[in-house]
Amino acid sequence: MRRTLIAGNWKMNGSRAALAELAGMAAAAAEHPGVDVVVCPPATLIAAARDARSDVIIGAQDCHAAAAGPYTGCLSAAMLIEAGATLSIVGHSERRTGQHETDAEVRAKAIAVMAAGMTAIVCVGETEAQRDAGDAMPVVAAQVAGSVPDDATADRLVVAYEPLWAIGTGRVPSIADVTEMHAMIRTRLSAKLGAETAAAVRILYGGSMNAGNAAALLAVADVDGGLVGGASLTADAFVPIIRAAAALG
Ligand SMILES: O=C[C@H](O)COP(=O)(O)O
Repeated sequence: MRRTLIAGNWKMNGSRAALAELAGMAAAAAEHPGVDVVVCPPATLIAAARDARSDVIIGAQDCHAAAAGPYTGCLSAAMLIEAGATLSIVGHSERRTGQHETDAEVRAKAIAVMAAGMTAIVCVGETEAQRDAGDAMPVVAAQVAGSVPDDATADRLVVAYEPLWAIGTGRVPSIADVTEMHAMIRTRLSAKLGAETAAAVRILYGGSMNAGNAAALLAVADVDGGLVGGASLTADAFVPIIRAAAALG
């Protein structure tokens, strides 16, 4: 019922030359039509990525909540759509931390993304200190409550659980912890959006997903895909994750 979604977030990496990697990713996407393959390059590459490949879904890494105005350096949903994006990540922990984005701001961004007709990937996740203190579940529950728009629909919303301590570190939570967290997120989505919508929303795992651990992570009941950073930069690293997702059906 929920199509698996494997999204690559290139973060502040990549160049026009890096777009050559899309060829291998697109071939894997074509080979495995049951998997939605997304690449979110830096905004400067969205249009070129769109022109290079029509078989990979191109997304943005952030979107401003306003339609236009005095927001130097920011991009609106309409601008991202014009460039070729059909979805946008919002509330990535690197923006929550680096740009001090709050749940309210993330929610406003998600609303703007959805209103423009794109899909929002809303990111949530706890710090290592919060997990060590036993607060991972309430922290993430509060982020879901505060960041997900109340009227989100399953075709416009994806949630990504990314424990901050797993991002770029090579560390991943235990399968039991991922299972517990994703189930909790779906329960919270059900309370907010209703059971039917919540059952259809895709919840991605992110944080050091790679060819070696993807199959185990993607096999978790409420893990509907991955948000992949470092391992999405090359086809050699990303394609095995797409294949692992496809193998799980
Ligand atoms: O957006 C992607 C996540 O932050 C995961 O990054 P990573 O796969 O490099 O740990």
